[in-house]
Amino acid sequence: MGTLFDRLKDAAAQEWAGFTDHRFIQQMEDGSLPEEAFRQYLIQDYLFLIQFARAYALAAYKSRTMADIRAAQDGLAAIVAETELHVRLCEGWGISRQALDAAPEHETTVAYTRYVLDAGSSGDLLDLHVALSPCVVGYAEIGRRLKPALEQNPKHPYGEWISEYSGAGYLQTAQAAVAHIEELARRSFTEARFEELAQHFATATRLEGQFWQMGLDLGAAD
Ligand SMILES: Cc1ncc(CO)c(N)n1
Repeated sequence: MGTLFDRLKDAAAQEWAGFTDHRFIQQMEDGSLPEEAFRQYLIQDYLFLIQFARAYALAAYKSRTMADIRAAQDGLAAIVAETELHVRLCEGWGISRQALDAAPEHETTVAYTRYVLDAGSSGDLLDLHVALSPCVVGYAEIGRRLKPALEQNPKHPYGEWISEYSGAGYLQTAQAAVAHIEELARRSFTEARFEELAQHFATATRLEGQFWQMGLDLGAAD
């Protein structure tokens, strides 16, 4: 029997492909993604990260050991550091930090983030970290896929983004997230929990795909 994470990913294979091989990613890879789609995505992603930071804070609150608190702290720190990319790129377009904080959340952003927060509020740490995991693990996978495109073209239009998610630091955050899920599983996973955990994982993964689609749709509007 594989690790819990591998089982969850296998059970959501279709959703996983819809997320990591979305048209948004294909267009980012070949550089054909309209800049407006990327910009709209990035603004929503900043708002998304605010809510995901709250989710890692919830993980700290739900922890009973220092090791779990430290894992939550590391996740929270990684999210806060990630927003610097968003702030920097948006400043380049003349969008200030204040404007970012005041931007309205799209319903797709609301759906995904509040789903994860609710899975965590109503469940335990394993529920919460499983619902959080497609985010960090998926982006590390996407980063690895897009890395060659940046190596071939150092002036790639989405080079800074690719660099962030293909970097060693991000990969390490993703590996730590998987290792932490396995540790939580050793403590509290039972086979009776699998279906519910698989639901959380598949739903979060499907909402990741919808997040890319939101970027394409907003970038194509009027
Ligand atoms: C929607 C989304 N998923 C995952 C990540 C990775 O942290 C992100 N920044 N945004």
